[in-house]
Amino acid sequence: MSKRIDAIDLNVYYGNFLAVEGVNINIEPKTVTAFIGPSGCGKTTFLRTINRMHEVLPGARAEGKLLLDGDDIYGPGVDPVTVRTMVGMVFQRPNPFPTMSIRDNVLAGIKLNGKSMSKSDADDVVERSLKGANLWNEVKDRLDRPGSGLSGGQQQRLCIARTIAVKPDVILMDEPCSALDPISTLAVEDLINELKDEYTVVIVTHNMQQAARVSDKTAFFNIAGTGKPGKLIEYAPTQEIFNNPKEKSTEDYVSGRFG
Ligand SMILES: Nc1ncnc2c1ncn2[C@@H]1O[C@H](COP(=O)(O)OP(=O)(O)OP(=O)(O)O)[C@@H](O)[C@H]1O
Repeated sequence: MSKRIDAIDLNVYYGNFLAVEGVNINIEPKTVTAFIGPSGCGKTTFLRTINRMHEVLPGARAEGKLLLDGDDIYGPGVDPVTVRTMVGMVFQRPNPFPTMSIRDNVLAGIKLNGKSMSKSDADDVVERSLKGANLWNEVKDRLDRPGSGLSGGQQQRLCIARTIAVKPDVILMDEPCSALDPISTLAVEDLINELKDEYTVVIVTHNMQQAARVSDKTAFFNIAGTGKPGKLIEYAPTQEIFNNPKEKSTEDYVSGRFG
């Protein structure tokens, strides 16, 4: 089930350093949102607060509210591990477990969550997840071979299958195509378009064409200078951000005048 994301006055710190300040954003379910902006403006930092992944770094913390369908993921008693099953993450470099079979890679997240299931249920999950990641036809005859034997693009789709397998509500992607060749990139972009039928998708990308191709809405983040916090400057339908932005800095960035 796809969920709505609302950030309210969200600040993110690394120790005493305020990296991202005052983010307010409302992301609708079943949409793809792209985060764009110059290096260091806090795109990845903010993305990681949506599933509390920043907390794995000592000293990193968030203030404010982050609601998933109205429930604060920073509320008292909320377990970050539970949050991460609702909000999956796909990273820049495909990171399948190299010696594990394709099948076991898909099931890895479920097993980590301590769930046991029958062989036929596991087979169903593997097939559903690989089909959902547009990878089934390419791997169905070699499910017991290691994940590392796949191409980079296939490995990234395997990681997406692993994310889908736990039935998240939201999928976060941090530059998921930056390590891929153009053909694999197109395959992952096609997949992102399909994923929004079931999930809320948020993607960090440096590639403006990619943001324009895959996203419904785009959030432009910016930074006033080194040591200053990153801020969300403008969030609007992608067409508007690229063709008719309200803020001068958005226009300068999307037209390639800085960054
Ligand atoms: N682990 C960390 N410890 C301390 N500061 C960090 C850490 N990670 C990021 N930062 C700082 O937080 C700020 C935001 O970084 P972040 O990586 O979120 O930006 P970004 O917009 O994703 O950049 P890029 O486009 O280069 O990936 C930067 O000033 C960065 O140096």
